[in-house]
Amino acid sequence: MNICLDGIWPLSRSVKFIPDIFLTHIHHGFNPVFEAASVCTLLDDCFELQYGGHVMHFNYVWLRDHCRSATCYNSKTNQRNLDTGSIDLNIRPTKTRVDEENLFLTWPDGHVTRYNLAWLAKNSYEGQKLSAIQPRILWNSEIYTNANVPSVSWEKFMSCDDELKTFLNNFLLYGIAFVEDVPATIDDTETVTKRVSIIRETMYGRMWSFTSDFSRGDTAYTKLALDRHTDTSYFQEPSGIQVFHCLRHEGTGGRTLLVDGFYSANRVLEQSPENFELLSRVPIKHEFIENLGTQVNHMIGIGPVLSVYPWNNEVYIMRYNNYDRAVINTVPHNVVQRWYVAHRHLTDELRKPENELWVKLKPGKVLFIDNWRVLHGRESFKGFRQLCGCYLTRDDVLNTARSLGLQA
Ligand SMILES: C[N+](C)(C)CCCC[C@H](N)C(=O)O
Ligand SMILES: O=C(O)CCC(=O)C(=O)O
Ligand SMILES: [Fe+2]
Repeated sequence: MNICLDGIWPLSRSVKFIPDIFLTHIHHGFNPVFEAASVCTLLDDCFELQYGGHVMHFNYVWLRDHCRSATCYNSKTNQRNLDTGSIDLNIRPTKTRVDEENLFLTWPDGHVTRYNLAWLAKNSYEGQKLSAIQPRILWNSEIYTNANVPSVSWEKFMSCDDELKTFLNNFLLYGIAFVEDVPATIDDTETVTKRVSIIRETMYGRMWSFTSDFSRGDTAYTKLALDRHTDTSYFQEPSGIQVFHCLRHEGTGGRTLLVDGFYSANRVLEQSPENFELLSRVPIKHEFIENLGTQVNHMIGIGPVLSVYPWNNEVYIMRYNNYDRAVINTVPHNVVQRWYVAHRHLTDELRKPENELWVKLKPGKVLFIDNWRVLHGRESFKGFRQLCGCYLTRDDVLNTARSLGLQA
C-alpha cells in the first residue's frame, strides 16, 4: 500500500487568468526600493499586482476583509471592526482606481477601500514566501566557537537596554546566550531572567532548583548522563526557553552538551527531502507520568519532530526527546518503518561529534537555551551539584525582542 503524505498546501486551485478589461494600469519607477514598474490587473477570481518584479494575487474576500478604513478597522487598537461573517463570499469590486501609490476599490454597497500598494506587496502570500526567514546562524561546534559571540555581563545587562538587545540578538541568531557574573543565588537568577521576560510556571515550579536527590520522577534528578534532548516535549506547547544556572558543583563531570537541532534538520533536508517530510508530517506523542504520592502528573504533547511553516518549510520547533517519547500508535506500520529511517538520519546528524558544543556551567554563568531549537544534555557527574533555573514562554521573550526593535 502506498501511503501518500502529500498535504493540501498550497491549496490547489485552478486560477483563470482573464485580464479584466477595466483595469490594466502601468506605473513607472515610483518605487524607490525596487525601481520597478507596478501593474495592477483585475482578474475574474483575484486581483493581480506586479510589484518590485514579482507577481502577487489577492482574493476578493481577502481584500474586503482587509479594508483598513476607520469603520472596518480600529487603528488605535490594531483590531478589526468588520464582521468577516457578513462578507458575500462572491464579492467583487464594482469600481477600481489606481494612482501612483494606492489602489482604490469600491464595493457593491458603495464602501471604498484604499490600499497602499507597498502594503499589499508586503502582505501578499507570494511576498511572505519570498521574505527572509527569521535570521539565524545555524552552527556546529566550530562555527559557534569561531563566531566568538561576546557574552554580556550582569551589571551592564541589568542597566543598559543596548546590552539586553545585543544579548537577545545573539539569542535569536544562535539559540543560546550567556550572562556572566551573576551572583550565584536563585533570587539573582530570577532577577536576570525577568529582564528577558516573565517566567513560565510549570509543575516543576516557577524558579526551580534541583540536585541528584531523585525528588522527582525523572532522570534529570540523578547523576546519570543525559543524551541530547529538548525539554517538555510532552507539553502541547513545549517551553520556549530554558534557563540554567549551576549554583554549586563540588566534584567532577557534569558538563553541559548543546547541539543546534536546526543545523541537523537542515542537513537532513539537504540530504533527503523525504526524511525531512516524514519528520515534519508524522505526529508523535511525548508523555510524562509521575506519581509524587501527594500529586500525580500526567502530560501528553502531540506534534511532529519538526514543526514547519507550511508556506516555506521553515522549521520553528524541534521536539526530540527519546526518553520522553511515548508509544507510537497513530501511524500505520509501513510509515513507521520510514519514520524510523528518518528519525535515525536526524539522530546520526545530531550525534556527530563536530556538532557538539560542550560547556562547563559554573556559578555566575547563566545559560539561556532556545528549547524549540537547541538540544541540551549532560555528562554524568560525581559529587554535589545544584542547578537552578526556569522556563520561559517564547511569546514573552520575542515580545521583549520586538519591543527593542529586533526582528522576531
Ligand atoms: C529542568 N527540570 C529539572 C526542572 C525539569 C527537567 C525535566 C526533564 C524532562 N525529562 C524533560 O525533558 O522535560
Ligand atoms: O543537569 C543538567 O545539566 C541538565 C539536566 C536536564 O536536562 C534538565 O534539567 O532539563
Ligand atoms: Fe533537559
